[in-house]
Amino acid sequence: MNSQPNNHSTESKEVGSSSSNSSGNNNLPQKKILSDSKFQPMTEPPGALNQFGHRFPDVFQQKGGSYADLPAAKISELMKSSSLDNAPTQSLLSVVNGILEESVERRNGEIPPRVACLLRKVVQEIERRISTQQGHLRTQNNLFKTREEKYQSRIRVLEALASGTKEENIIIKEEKIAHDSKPIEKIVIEEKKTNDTNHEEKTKEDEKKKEIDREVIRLMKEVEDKNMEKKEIDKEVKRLIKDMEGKNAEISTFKQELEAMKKRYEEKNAEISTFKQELEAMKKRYEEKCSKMENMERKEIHKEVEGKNMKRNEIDEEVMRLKKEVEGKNMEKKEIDEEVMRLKKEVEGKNMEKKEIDEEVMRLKKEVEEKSIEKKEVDKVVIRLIKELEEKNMEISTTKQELESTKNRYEEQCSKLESEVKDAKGELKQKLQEYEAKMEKLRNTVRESEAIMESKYQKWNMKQKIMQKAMSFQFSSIQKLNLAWESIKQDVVKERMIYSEECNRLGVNLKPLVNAAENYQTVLAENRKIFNELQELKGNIRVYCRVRPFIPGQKEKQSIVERIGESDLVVANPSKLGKEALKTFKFNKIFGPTSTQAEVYDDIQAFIRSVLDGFNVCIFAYGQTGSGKTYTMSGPNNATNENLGVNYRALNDLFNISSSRQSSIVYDIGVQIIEIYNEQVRDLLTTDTAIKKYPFFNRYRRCIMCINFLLRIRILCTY
Ligand SMILES: Nc1ncnc2c1ncn2[C@@H]1O[C@H](COP(=O)(O)OP(=O)(O)OP(=O)(O)O)[C@@H](O)[C@H]1O
Repeated sequence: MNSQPNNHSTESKEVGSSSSNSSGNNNLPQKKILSDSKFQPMTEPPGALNQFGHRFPDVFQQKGGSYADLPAAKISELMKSSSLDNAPTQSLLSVVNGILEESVERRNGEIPPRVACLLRKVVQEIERRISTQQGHLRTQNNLFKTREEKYQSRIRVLEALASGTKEENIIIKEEKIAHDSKPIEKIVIEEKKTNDTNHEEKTKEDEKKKEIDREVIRLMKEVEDKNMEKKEIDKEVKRLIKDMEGKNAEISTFKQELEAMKKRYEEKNAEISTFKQELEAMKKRYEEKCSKMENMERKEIHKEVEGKNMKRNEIDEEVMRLKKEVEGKNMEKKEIDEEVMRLKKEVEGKNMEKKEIDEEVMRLKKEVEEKSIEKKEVDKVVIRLIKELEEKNMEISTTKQELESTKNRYEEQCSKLESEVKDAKGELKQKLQEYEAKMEKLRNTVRESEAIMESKYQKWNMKQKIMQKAMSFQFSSIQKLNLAWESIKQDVVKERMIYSEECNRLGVNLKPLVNAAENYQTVLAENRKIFNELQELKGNIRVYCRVRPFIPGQKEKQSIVERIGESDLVVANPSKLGKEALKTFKFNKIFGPTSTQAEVYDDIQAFIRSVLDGFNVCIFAYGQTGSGKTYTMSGPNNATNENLGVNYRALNDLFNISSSRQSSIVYDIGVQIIEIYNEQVRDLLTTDTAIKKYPFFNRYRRCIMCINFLLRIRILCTY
């Protein structure tokens, strides 16, 4: 305690002497003074290191102790204001000392110009620092003087107070005599100083406390504002939830209406399907009756039935029309079903959106709750801080004597609290910003969802109107259909009555016909038998002669045929004369050059019918080359209906008769075509060349009558 004022007094003196002895005569006292000086840190640079990381004189010392040997660059670098500013005063003094010593000891008082410049600069820097130091000391002295005057005035007051008793005055005088005036001043200054510092510390603490209180009040206000905002947000969320519930209620009512409409529509569909089933059953019954009627092969019945068929066709057409209408209705129903499904999907999508919004609202609620929890925590922290502050205040009030230590701890705690408060403030600000951003986002989403819901609601209204229109149209069409169905039903009932009456009448009329039909087969068999007997009577083997006309382009148009009769032919032999030249040939029938293919076949046609009654028939043409065998049997190339040959006509007749008898007999018609040439049988239908030819006679020179290895092709028509 006592050493400090002594240092102050000596310091001012020594500094004064050092400035007067700036020529550098006494280095050691300067070092001591500067190192002990209280004001040294004010003038000394904070770094005390040059830009090379060394202390200022170390640069010189590393270079072998000669300033004259220093390079110009280094000296210019040292002379820079930054280097000089950064160099400690002690180093500068040592540099000055070193240069002067070097010049005196080594160079006989001579200083190189570069080093002289450096010396000048260093001395100027030292002078500058001393002058600033002097200024500081002057101000300090002034302060001390003012304080001394104050203390002296106080002392005078104290002396006046203390002058009550002589003894005390004597003691004071003695004490005054015993003690130097300076120690008294020192004590007074110390007391005043401690009082001043305590007062300053108190004011500082009060200010800090007030600041903390203000900060706490401000935080409390912010928290209250946040609570208000939170309440408003809660209200907004509740309002949105209510709106959503209202929308949901509307959607559910609309869905119920849709379900009811769908049910009504399904009921109508069920009615239509039952009607359809009844129609189908009636149609089946009608078709069964018709098929029964069709089975009767009587033309008269057919005629009568045709009328019925006409009516039936009309009914069928009506049924088809109704079916089409029903199909149309079904299509419309499907479309409506699809629309309903689509609407359902949309409702599901809306529900999903609603769920998402609900989830968002729940998430935001959770966030709000979290924020409130955080806020509570912050409140707790603030309360804790307030409590700590109060405790600290208590401690400050109780521990005034240990002010220094408490002050340090208090300052540390204050700084900690400040940092915590700052952090909390920053966090609060950040949270507030985040919260505001989220709120803004939520508001935007709510606005968007409201807009979407509004548009969807309008769309739903439009769709509802369309659906109502469609449903009303459907109802009207169903009513029309019902009316049509009723009228058709009445018509069908009437028709059924008429039909049953006619069926009864037909049954009465059919009885003799049924009896006749029962005898039909026996009559038919008898007829066949009589027909074939007639053919036999006509002759089983018949020989016809056909005289072909001259072929166009044939040169000599001379014929040996003298006369062509009904059944005899006179041929003239040109080698003989008179009656011997003429020779008469008899045939079953003779066809002249003008005879047609149809006339030739007319006589053969009866045999073809016998084939289908189970008789074997053989028709073959015989004659010399070019006599017209192929023409008669097959017809010319590219034959028309007029000049078709016997084979084609016979096959056509076979097909006609078989089709007319198909209800009772099914015929299988096939062809085999062979050529017999040079006692060789050739299959003209087969494409297999290996088995193309067969011998006509067996090894016993007997004709092979049954050629069962030939290829047989089943045919259904001739074209
Ligand atoms: N009734 C007819 N009317 C018109 N032309 C006929 C008649 N008969 C045959 N011809 C013609 O006479 C020619 C010879 O007839 P076709 O080929 O039928 O004789 P072919 O007896 O079958 O001869 P081949 O034994 O050589 O086969 C053919 O050009 C044919 O058109």
